[in-house]
Amino acid sequence: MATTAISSPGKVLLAGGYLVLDPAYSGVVVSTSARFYTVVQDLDEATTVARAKADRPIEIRVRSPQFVNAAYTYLVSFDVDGVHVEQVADSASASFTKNKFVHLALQRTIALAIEARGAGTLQNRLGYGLDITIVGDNDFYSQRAQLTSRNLPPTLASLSQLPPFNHTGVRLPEVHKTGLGSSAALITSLVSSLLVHLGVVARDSFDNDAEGGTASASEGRRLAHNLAQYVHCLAQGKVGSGFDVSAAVFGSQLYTRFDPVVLGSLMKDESTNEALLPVISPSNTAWNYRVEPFKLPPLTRLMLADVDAGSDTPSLVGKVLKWRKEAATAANAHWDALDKVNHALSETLLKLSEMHARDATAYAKAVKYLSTLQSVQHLDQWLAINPNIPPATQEMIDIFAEAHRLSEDVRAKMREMGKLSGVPIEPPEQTELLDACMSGAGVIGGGVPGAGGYDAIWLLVLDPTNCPPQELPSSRIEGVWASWKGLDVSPLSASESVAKGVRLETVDQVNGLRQLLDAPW
Ligand SMILES: Nc1ncnc2c1ncn2[C@@H]1O[C@H](COP(=O)(O)OP(=O)(O)OP(=O)(O)O)[C@@H](O)[C@H]1O
Ligand SMILES: C[C@@](O)(CCOP(=O)(O)O)CC(=O)O
Repeated sequence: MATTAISSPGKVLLAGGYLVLDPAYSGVVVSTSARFYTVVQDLDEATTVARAKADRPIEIRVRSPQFVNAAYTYLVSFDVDGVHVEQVADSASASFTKNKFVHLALQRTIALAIEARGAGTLQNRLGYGLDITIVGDNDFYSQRAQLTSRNLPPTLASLSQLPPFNHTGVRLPEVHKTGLGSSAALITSLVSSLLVHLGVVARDSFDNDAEGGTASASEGRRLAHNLAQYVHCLAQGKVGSGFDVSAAVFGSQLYTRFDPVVLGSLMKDESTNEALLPVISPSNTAWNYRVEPFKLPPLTRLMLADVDAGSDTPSLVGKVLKWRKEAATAANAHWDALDKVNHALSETLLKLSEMHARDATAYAKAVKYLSTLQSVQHLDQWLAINPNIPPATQEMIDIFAEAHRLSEDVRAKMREMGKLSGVPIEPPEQTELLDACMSGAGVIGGGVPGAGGYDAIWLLVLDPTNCPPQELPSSRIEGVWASWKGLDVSPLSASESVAKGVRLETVDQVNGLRQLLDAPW
């Protein structure tokens, strides 16, 4: 009974919101330690024998055990037109709920697998069916209600007390998402696990960590990317920038979008019979997205908080793009200026990693020193030459100061864009919160991720070694969030993903996963 478990990370767009929709610009994307997991299992022998005896069709059962009423059953049939994946009522209930994302992922991946391996081989591989379990780390869904019901304050310590893959207590459409890109991570893990399980890509396709961007990525990883982008676009009914799927596949990166033309013919009709492989194949040069390596510097920690006010991202995007069209000259000048700062920020952060590689001791000293400054708000304090600081450490302090300045410049330009377009990209309530976080020791940068609004904030804080926990900059930030009155701020436990992008998992090494798999359907 073969099992395939695959995970893929969520995302945070630190810089490049809106701009990344245009291939002339790029986005700085960090993938998160919060991941989606898909486990595909062959049926056990007893079920296979029973289904064979009853001459049952191929049946794929999918469940999302964190939700009420989230089990879906599909029948798979083959004819001259290709493959049909049709949802049927679950045996336990007369009715069924639909999940377009899951349905299209199954349908399109099996269709592509037939093209790659032939209908006969695939039919054999599917046998009488598959069982699929999908779960997302707690950070993808707001845990406020769970914490309240346990009488726990919204802190990182409280979050660590919740069971892994905690039941949300609601149906999928009612869940409060946190903006980490649940649908992109879900589609990527589901599509990738099926590609591996059905033998379309090798199990070791996701071994190399794709740190060098697309150039060093395996063909299997690139195929999974193209297919996940296609399915995600189809399910969302539009071709977005795709940075979320790209982060789920390749990990943290500087992302430049692909031309939507590549998906043109396939986007017209959800149940198209058109051959997928010629379009989806990594050898199709129309896939012109660019993934350049990016990672956060050592001894820093990404902190994320969900802000319970919420914004309607599509309407923010609509208004900003309308402004860009109407005030093209001013808007384009603003986008160029913002893009320059976004690039400078990512380069400066990468330079810190280089500095660490060159001299880890001096780097650690710089981090320690900066963490002890009472306030890093004033650049002069960051830059003040202290005769006791060796020049190598001072040089690194200067680069941290530059990252701080650039991050503040990104914020200023995002606020300006908001003002010009009449959109609350960094609304005053968020400015107040971010300023309070930035004004204390050890914060390199911060802002509103992605499209901005009232949804969330990110901060990059120093994380020195050998420091008492209560003196860590992250502890101070937690204090600011816990006592904040203007907005309801709830921390997420995710930081940057150590592994790059989509990866193969061993079920027993993922805390809490075995228990969910062993639970009855
Ligand atoms: N655990 C899950 N199991 C099955 N499907 C899921 C799961 N989580 C999310 N989905 C699918 O993803 C859809 C949500 O996609 P949508 O594009 O609205 O969110 P999103 O933009 O990715 O949200 P966010 O970035 O806040 O996580 C759901 O309607 C559902 O079809
Ligand atoms: C505004 C936009 O550039 C970013 C939206 O990001 P987020 O979902 O708010 O993280 C849209 C997109 O890139 O799809």
